[in-house]
Amino acid sequence: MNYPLLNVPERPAKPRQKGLTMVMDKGLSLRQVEDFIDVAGVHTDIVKLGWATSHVTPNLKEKLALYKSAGIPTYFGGTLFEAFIIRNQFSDYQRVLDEYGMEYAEVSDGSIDIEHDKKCGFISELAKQVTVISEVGSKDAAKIFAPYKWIKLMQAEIEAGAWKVIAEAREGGNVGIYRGSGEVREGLVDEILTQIPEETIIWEAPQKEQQVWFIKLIGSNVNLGNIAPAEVIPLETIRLGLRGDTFDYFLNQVK
Ligand SMILES: C=C(OP(=O)(O)O)C(=O)O
Ligand SMILES: O=S([O-])[O-]
Repeated sequence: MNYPLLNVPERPAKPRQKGLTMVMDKGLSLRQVEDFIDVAGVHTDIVKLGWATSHVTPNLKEKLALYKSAGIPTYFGGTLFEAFIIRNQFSDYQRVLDEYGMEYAEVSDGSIDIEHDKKCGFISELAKQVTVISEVGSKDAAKIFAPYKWIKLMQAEIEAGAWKVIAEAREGGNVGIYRGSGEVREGLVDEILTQIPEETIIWEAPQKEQQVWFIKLIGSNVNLGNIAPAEVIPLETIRLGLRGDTFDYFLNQVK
């Protein structure tokens, strides 16, 4: 922090288990990655190369090396995993992870149907190789499931070896835990939180109102994902109660 300011919520030092900011890189150039690291690296815990963008991104190894040298872990979007699975290429996917020196991988079923036991099998298998982040929720807005089902799926995936589970929202923040309008399915989130430890979940929250909602519900150190690179610094100020959206909320807490 650049100057002393009293009563600012505490943020744990990186690497941390709570208060994670997961950023979505959907095609930054090497130079943009360098600039991003300069300005936002200190506030970024992990970077996802969105969906299967890593398949068509030039200079992929150099890009991964830039993040690595800044101490920021990376992983490929779950859609890439699904693209390999639907083609029966799971072992090819494992080789790709090795070849690119990946330390994390996402297992999701947002675009395809995978029997849940099978999905959990992929999680356990990959957990022998990398740290697994699993994702619950469909990218199809018509596929809505009840809170008890979200809880059951999340519990099974954590048991299978997932380090964190992501609650799906896409880049737009308009499916999964949100309604089409982007409004949070509040009852769903409340119910999930009665059963799943909050630090185990990464909530995809690409829109500012969604970030604010989760920070007010859970606190500064909620795990948030699908944050756009240019929104990392603004998000950090919202976490700290230093933007209008959470200013009063934190004043009330420190009184
Ligand atoms: C974020 C997306 O996908 P993934 O989770 O695979 O990166 C998306 O399709 O908007
Ligand atoms: O579960 S809710 O509030 O849509």
